[in-house]
Amino acid sequence: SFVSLRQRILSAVQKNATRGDPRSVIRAIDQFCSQKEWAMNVGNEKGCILDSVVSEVNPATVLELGTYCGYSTVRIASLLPPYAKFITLEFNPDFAAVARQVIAWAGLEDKVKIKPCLVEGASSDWIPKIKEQFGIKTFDLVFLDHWKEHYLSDTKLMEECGLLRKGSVLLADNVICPGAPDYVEYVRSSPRYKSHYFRSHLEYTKAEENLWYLGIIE
Ligand SMILES: Cc1ncnc2c1ncn2[C@@H]1O[C@H](/C=C/CNC(=O)c2cc(-c3ccc(F)cc3)cc(O)c2O)[C@@H](O)[C@H]1O
Ligand SMILES: [Mg+2]
Repeated sequence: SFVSLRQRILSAVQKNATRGDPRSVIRAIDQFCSQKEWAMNVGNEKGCILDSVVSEVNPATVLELGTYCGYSTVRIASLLPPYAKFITLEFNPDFAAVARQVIAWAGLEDKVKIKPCLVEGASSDWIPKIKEQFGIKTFDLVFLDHWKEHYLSDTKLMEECGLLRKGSVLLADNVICPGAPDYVEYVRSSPRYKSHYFRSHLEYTKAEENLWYLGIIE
C-alpha cells in the first residue's frame, strides 16, 4: 500500500535514531530530508535558532501551533526544564499519529522529561480552552509553524484569551517563505510588539528565509 512521506520519515527515525536520544531523532530526520526527500520540518539551520531562543527564554509554558511530524516538538521539549508545560496542537490525525511515535522514540513521552501534550484539533478551537483544560495562565513562548494564514487570527485569539503577557515571546517560522504578510504587518505596526528578524534559509535549501522573533511589551 502507499507509504506516506510522514511514514517514511517515521521509518527513518526508527531505523537510524537511538531510542530515548532526542538529538539522534533530530539528526535522523534532517539526514532523511536533506538526502532523500524534502519535508517542511523547520530543519537544522532554523532549528539552531529555535534552540537558542528556547534556551534564552527558558520557558515554563510553551505552545506550538502545527506539530507536523514532531521535529520541532522534540527539539523544543529536549531543552525544557522538567516542570515545564508544553502543548503542541495538530489537527491532522495522521500527522498527530506519526508525531506521537516520533516523540515517543525520542523518549520524551516515556521519560516524561517533558510530556508535550499533543492535542488533536484545530488551534482556533483549542486556544480558547487551554486555560481551563491545562491550568495554564499565559505562555512564555509560542512557536507558530502551522498554516500561514492562521498566524494572524491565532495570535489575535491568544491575545483575546489572555494567553500572552508582557515578555511572552512569539517565534514564527516562514514569515518570508511561504510568507505570512498580514501577520508581519500586524505585529510590525502594533506598539505592543518588539520584533526581531533572524536571517536564515528555508529548511534543507539555500533559499532566503527568516524566523520572526517577537517579544511582547505592554
Ligand atoms: C489551524 C490548525 N490547527 C492545528 N494544526 C494545524 C492547523 N493548521 C495547520 N495545522 C497543521 O500544521 C502543519 C502545517 C504546516 C504548514 N507549513 C507550511 O505550509 C510550510 C511550508 C513550507 C514550504 C516552503 C517552500 C515551499 F516551496 C514549499 C513549502 C515550509 C515550512 O517551513 C512550512 O511550515 C500540518 O501538520 C497541519 O496539519
Ligand atoms: Mg515551517
